[in-house]
Amino acid sequence: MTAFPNPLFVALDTPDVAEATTMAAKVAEAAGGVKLGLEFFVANGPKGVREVSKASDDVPVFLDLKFHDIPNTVAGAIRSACAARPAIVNVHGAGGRDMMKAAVDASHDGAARHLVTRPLVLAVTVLTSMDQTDLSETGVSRSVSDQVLELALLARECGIDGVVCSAHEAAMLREACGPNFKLIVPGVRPAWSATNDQKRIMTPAEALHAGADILVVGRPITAAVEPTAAAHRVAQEIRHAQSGSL
Ligand SMILES: O=C(O)c1cc(=O)[nH]c(=O)n1[C@@H]1O[C@H](COP(=O)(O)O)[C@@H](O)[C@H]1O
Repeated sequence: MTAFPNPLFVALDTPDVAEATTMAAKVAEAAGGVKLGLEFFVANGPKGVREVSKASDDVPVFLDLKFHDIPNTVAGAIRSACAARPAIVNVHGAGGRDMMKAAVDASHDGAARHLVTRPLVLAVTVLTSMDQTDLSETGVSRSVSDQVLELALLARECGIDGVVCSAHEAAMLREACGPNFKLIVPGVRPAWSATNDQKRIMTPAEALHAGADILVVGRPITAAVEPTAAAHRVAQEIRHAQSGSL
């Protein structure tokens, strides 16, 4: 399975290839990868993704398109996404068993068809922008952590490589899903940054201690006055947490 020695992935949420490429270069030394999502992909497609990655020495890309559709459609989308050579792709766990199994199968097909390494397929559990009230309003009456656990266990049964969750659920999932199940954690906020629209947040050090494999950090770095300095500051916090000095 692909290993990510540097767990910091910087979210480049922009519709602009030049801006994404410039930001990727600014954070290249500090980050282990970048995340490109819907705002970027809808504007630029797989070619734009390749452009950004190639400009930064084939930096690993988490292609965050959060597919949620019937199994056949999601499978086709995953096969097509492989053309962009992502290291990681994702689907919504709430899409269910058949959809998640189809996504995993399609990641093998797509990788073979495009002659690329198979991307890890992750399942999004409960978005980090949602709290208990938001979840209840969607008709789910169980607690956020119970819902995250249920979806993660289902995802693991389907052969999914890991989940996107908040750091608040990371320790529970590490215990329930074992050491090889990837835990990708957005909603990471250093003590010095703004919360924005995120609700279930933790600092980089707290998230790593809770068991996160990858930390997705966007605006605290990309909206900083000095993005390079901000990325290095987060990377330093990560190194301190990894060495046990934080
Ligand atoms: O799948 C994701 O990456 C994701 C899942 C989730 O639950 N919460 C979440 O914030 N994200 C993404 O992670 C990034 C977080 O960005 P910042 O809030 O700017 O750090 C955004 O690009 C979101 O789309």
